[in-house]
Amino acid sequence: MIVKAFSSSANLGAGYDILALAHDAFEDTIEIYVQNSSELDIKVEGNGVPLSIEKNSASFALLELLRSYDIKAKIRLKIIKGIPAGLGLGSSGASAAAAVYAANEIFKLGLSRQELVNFAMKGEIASSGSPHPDNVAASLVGGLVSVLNSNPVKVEQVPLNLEFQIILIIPFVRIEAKTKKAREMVPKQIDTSKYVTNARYLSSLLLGFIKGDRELVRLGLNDEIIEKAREPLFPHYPKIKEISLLYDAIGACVSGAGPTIAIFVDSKSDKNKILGESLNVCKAYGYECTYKIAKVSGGAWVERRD
Ligand SMILES: Nc1ncnc2c1ncn2[C@@H]1O[C@H](COP(=O)(O)OP(=O)(O)O)[C@@H](O)[C@H]1O
Ligand SMILES: N[C@@H](CCOP(=O)(O)O)C(=O)O
Repeated sequence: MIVKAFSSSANLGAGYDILALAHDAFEDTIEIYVQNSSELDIKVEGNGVPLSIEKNSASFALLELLRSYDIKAKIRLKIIKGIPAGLGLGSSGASAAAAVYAANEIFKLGLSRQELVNFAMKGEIASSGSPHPDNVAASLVGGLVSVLNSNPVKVEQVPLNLEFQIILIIPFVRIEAKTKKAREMVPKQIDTSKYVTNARYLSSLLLGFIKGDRELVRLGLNDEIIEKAREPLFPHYPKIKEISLLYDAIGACVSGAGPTIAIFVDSKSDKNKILGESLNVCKAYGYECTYKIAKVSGGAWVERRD
């Protein structure tokens, strides 16, 4: 069986560990081959990803799912990475999402996409040390998702009534265990005033997407806590955000834990100026940088059943 899952941008300003948006910028492919066996045995194949079961987000999530159903089988898990890892594009999450989606189909477990999030998120322990559910939820469910509860995980899709594309500015800045490090930078305590400001941003962002109100999204795509704490990881962000707003983007935020920057644009935005000047910022920092212009995508899907 061949299953694919798209990349995602998590957090979206004040939605740390809550919001994530699936987009068609990149996709991972999982090929899974199963033989009968009295034992559970998983073999990981692939390039550019850990091949140890405990260190690969896809196999770690798959192991969790199969163990919880006491499934015994000999499994070959081939991961064909299309989503560059460590750049804030939900790469580890997409693999985990595709792997559990495939197992659900092959072993006819009958779990919903939302229920599969509980298992896929475990894969993020392998990649970042913590089971953050946002990226995997977007890659499984599709669209814009909000994580409403953590244990058990409850995920809902947010209705999107606003037309937009996402310009992803992708600096090839490789930081070992980037998301793990970024999560350690998150403050353990915050001022109530900052919490209230961020809650207002999140409220405005969600209302903007649901009502199709561009100005509410623009107001909401901000964050006073996480992005600020993590700024040393992406010094290029403030200038790119300034340029985006200058040329009438809807808004801009850090994609996940970065370094990728997600810029929301529509017909009112001067996309060429935004893209050109943002890439110049990357160059000024000495980064090799690429970009993608993406749109919102669906969740994981079966490419081939045999
Ligand atoms: N299947 C996988 N796909 C991508 N990265 C993986 C996978 N399994 C483990 N990893 C590890 O996870 C890290 C990338 O994940 P993360 O730091 O969360 O960044 P991102 O999700 O932005 O790609 C890398 O260190 C990579 O080796
Ligand atoms: N909520 C997480 C999201 C990490 O996204 P990634 O694409 O950078 O892995 C966090 O901010 O830690």
